[in-house]
Amino acid sequence: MPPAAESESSVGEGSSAAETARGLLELVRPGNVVSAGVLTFTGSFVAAGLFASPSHVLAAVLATVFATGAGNAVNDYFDREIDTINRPDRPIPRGAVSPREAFAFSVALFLGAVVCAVTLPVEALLIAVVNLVALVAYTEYFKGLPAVGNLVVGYLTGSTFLFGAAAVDSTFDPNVLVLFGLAALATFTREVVKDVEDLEGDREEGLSTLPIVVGERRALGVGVAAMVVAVVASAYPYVDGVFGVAYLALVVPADLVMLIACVRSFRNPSLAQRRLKHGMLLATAAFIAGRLLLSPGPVG
Ligand SMILES: CC(C)=CCC/C(C)=C/CC/C(C)=C/CC/C(C)=C/COC[C@H](O)COP(=O)(O)O
Ligand SMILES: CC(C)=CCC/C(C)=C/CC/C(C)=C/CC/C(C)=C/COP(=O)(O)OP(=O)(O)O
Ligand SMILES: [Mg+2]
Repeated sequence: MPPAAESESSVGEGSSAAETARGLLELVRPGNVVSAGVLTFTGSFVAAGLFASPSHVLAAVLATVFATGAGNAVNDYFDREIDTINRPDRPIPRGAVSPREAFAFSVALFLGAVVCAVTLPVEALLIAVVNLVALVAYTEYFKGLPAVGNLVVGYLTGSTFLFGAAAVDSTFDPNVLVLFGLAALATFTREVVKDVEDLEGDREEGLSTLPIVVGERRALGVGVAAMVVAVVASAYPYVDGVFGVAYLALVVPADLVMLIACVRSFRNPSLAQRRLKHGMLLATAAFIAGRLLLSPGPVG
């Protein structure tokens, strides 16, 4: 949906070039972009080791980087009204980037993702097509539905592992499927906590997010249940004899950080969702360490 009236879309165009550039960089959420690229690389690495199809791995990582940046930018474009309540400091509501600039930037990034994805094996291309459609549709069609938006973001985040594995023709590697599940469940939980954090703006906008429909405590209870499943499942790569003690040494603290954050989310969802992200990043390091220092036993 192209930008609306001239007056709205020109808001932010009075910013200096430096403010706009800083705003555009902030719009893509560079931390998420880098992390998502690392997840895709990790999927390739876990599935086929360090030197399998370098050009395909690079194209998959770049497609993920472009797609994640595009998804964040178009999300802020569609959320520009809600974010005047929930996130007034974000680039569009604070006027650093105009809605028109944000929309055009997201289109350019989506095109970059497509250019990279079309060079990949067909299964990876299929994942990219599904993800790009989901990213565009998320805010308009999924975000306002109870738990559906959270599941979509969980799938998208977990799918990076599948995407990386598909780039090296190993989409359904059992260990990659486990990482997909862990990332999807943990991200689902964090999205529920973020919905509790965003309750005021989401209610103003008439969204039916999970906490609005079932109440904050029940919604957080659903999030905790999903995280408990993920934490228990995170033992699988070690118990299965694929990842060694290096994995355990990092994933156990990561699990603890995330479980403690879940408990804290009932009192302080803002702090909890940030702590959940820290735990998830530590878990990503656990996956990489686990693959680097494989268990001396049989590789599953
Ligand atoms: C139990 C266990 C071991 C779980 C592991 C979970 C795991 C490795 C998750 C990966 C999380 C991660 C590093 C994601 C990359 C960044 C990304 C694309 C996140 C998607 O975030 C969407 C979110 O709504 C953006 O909000 P914000 O982070 O506040 O900007
Ligand atoms: C592998 C390929 C080709 C794509 C994957 C792309 C990835 C990793 C997507 C991860 C999830 C993501 C970046 C979603 C973008 C939309 C978004 C920011 C959802 C959450 O937005 P809101 O629910 O509005 O919450 P906030 O804006 O407050 O964060
Ligand atoms: Mg948003």
